[in-house]
Amino acid sequence: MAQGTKSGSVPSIFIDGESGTTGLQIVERLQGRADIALRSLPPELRKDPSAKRDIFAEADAVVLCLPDDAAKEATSLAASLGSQAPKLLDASTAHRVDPDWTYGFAEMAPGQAPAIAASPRVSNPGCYPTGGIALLRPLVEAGILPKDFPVTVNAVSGYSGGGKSMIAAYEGEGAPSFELYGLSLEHKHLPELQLYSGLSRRPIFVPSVGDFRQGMLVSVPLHLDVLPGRPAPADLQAALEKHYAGAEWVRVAPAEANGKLEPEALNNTNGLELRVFGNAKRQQAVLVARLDNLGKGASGAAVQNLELMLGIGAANRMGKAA
Ligand SMILES: NC(=O)C1=CN([C@@H]2O[C@H](COP(=O)(O)OP(=O)(O)OC[C@H]3O[C@@H](n4cnc5c(N)ncnc54)[C@H](OP(=O)(O)O)[C@@H]3O)[C@@H](O)[C@H]2O)C=CC1
Ligand SMILES: CC(=O)N[C@@H](CCC(=O)OP(=O)(O)O)C(=O)O
Repeated sequence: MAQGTKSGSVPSIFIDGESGTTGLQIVERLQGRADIALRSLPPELRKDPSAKRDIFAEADAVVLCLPDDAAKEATSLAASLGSQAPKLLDASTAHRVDPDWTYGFAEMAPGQAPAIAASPRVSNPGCYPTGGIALLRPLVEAGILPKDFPVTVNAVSGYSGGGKSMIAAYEGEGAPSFELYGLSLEHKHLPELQLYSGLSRRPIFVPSVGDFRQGMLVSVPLHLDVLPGRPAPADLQAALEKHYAGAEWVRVAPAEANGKLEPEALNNTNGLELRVFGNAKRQQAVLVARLDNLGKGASGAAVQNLELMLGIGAANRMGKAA
């Protein structure tokens, strides 16, 4: 049963930025559902403040799929509606470490799904932090990884991660087939990656983009012999398995025997797979997360959060298997 709606028997949702990469994917995932009413603005009015104000006032929830500045403006617009303000789910980077917002990673900690369900303002995690936090936080919480450990996170994304402009560049002429970036070590995902992983020392983050549309791998190399108690790869695997036991969309999988992993296997799903590739003899391990940057890294997580916020669909599962 849906929570109280402003009008109608099912909650209404408006996606601000519905024609962008993330917005379109959320529309696709929600279209045809009988337990929500999806609202839309005519294309010529999608940036019109007055039209937006009217549709915000009618909606039970608004998903912001906008650049950061536009997401902040939309948040002010919602706030100006007072008691008629819709619940907000922000897919941008604008509010992810803002204490007034709830971080929308339901499986991150036992209380997170209920916190999302109760919150009027939820920020959808970045695609890379989804993988990095999923790997690191359980190990920090288990005391395997000290908070101040010098962590490095490497990652590769499909080019849809850069939105409409990067898609146009990669599907046009002259784009590189692979590129490291973020080498100024100031990538916009670092604050949320550090905060929600529970690290006191800023990690080094080296993202890259390849000539494939969507899909992502996030990896963390670790020297096990300098960790307290010198854990074996199996200890890391056990800590991850314990944390995600029963989770519906997060799976701790066995490492591939051939020592290889490709990034596209979870495309168009809300799945997140975690693996520990280890060499006990060398006392080394590489943790790897695989996800769809547009799925669990964006639109899949957005739908999961909306269900929690509106009390619909799989909401009662609270991030765990039914
Ligand atoms: N792509 C990805 O993998 C992920 C993206 N995100 C985040 O989601 C947000 C959207 O990204 P993405 O979908 O990739 O970006 P896109 O560039 O593909 O889409 C952004 C959309 O927002 C529209 N827009 C811009 N300003 C306004 C406004 N004031 N009012 C209404 N619409 C507006 C744009 O229209 P126009 O082009 O006409 O300006 C465009 O359609 C960003 O904050 C991004 O960081 C989050 C997770 C993953
Ligand atoms: C390949 C690529 O350019 N990726 C984007 C991140 C995509 C994403 O998830 O960004 P937000 O969720 O924070 O908007 C980047 O590195 O800026």
